[in-house]
Amino acid sequence: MLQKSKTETLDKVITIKDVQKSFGDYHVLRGADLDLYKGENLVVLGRSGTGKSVLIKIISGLLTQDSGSVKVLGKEVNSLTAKELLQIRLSIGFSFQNSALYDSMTVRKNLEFPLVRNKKKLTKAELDHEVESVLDAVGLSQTINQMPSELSGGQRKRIGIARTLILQPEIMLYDEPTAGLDPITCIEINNLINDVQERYKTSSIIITHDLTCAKAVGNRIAMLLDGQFQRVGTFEEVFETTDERVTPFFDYNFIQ
Ligand SMILES: Nc1ncnc2c1ncn2[C@@H]1O[C@H](COP(=O)(O)OP(=O)(O)OP(=O)(O)O)[C@@H](O)[C@H]1O
Repeated sequence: MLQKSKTETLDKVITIKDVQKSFGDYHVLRGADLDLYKGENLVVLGRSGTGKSVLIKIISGLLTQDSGSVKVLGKEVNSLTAKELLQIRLSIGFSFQNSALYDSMTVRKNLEFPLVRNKKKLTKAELDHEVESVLDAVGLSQTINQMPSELSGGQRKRIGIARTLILQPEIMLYDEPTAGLDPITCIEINNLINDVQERYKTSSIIITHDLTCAKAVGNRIAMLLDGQFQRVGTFEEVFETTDERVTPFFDYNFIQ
């Protein structure tokens, strides 16, 4: 696993500087600073409604910040043309809780779909190769001809991640990857997130409320408190505090 000290010499793939975002009188982001380094898994923690999804939407150009700078792969997101924005979005893989599979398609067809839509010139043999390779990466080669309804929740989650990975994104954004899964399946998903980092060399932001997941996958943890990333560091560094905005997360997850 990447050590924190090593990140300081790595390239930054996302740079967020002094970002402010309000909705009416509600100031969600109040000068948020955050870097995602090349190759790292960065876990973002924060209470419900603190602005984690808003931040992801700003990174992907779905929302615009009121002030501050957001650079993805060296480019200022809010000054991109529509075509450039599309290009950047193709470099980002979104693994969202609600990114459901198409129920009427087999696993193979579900995985072919983004390829056919985005890389139109692939031959049948190339398509087969890409699908088989990504299924192997998520450990579900045997499900290729199954329908989503025949898969377990954990398997569906893995196929959803495979469908994102098939476009070989440089950056992965995981939104609550273990939500609603049993503890053993959670461990499998955590292992998969680490395997993806290793095999695809992705740089990832993982939003989660699950501290076991955060500890298992995060090279660094960033906690959003009152609109800013006030605690950033290794898991131990972030939770070595008596700050009452932070300790309940730990106490709840690890039942001291
Ligand atoms: N388009 C919008 N218009 C108005 N308010 C919004 C909009 N998008 C988000 N908000 C508000 O911004 C705040 C932050 O929302 P956000 O969805 O980012 O929270 P979150 O940290 O992702 O929460 P959760 O952990 O529950 O997913 C909320 O109070 C939400 O109501």
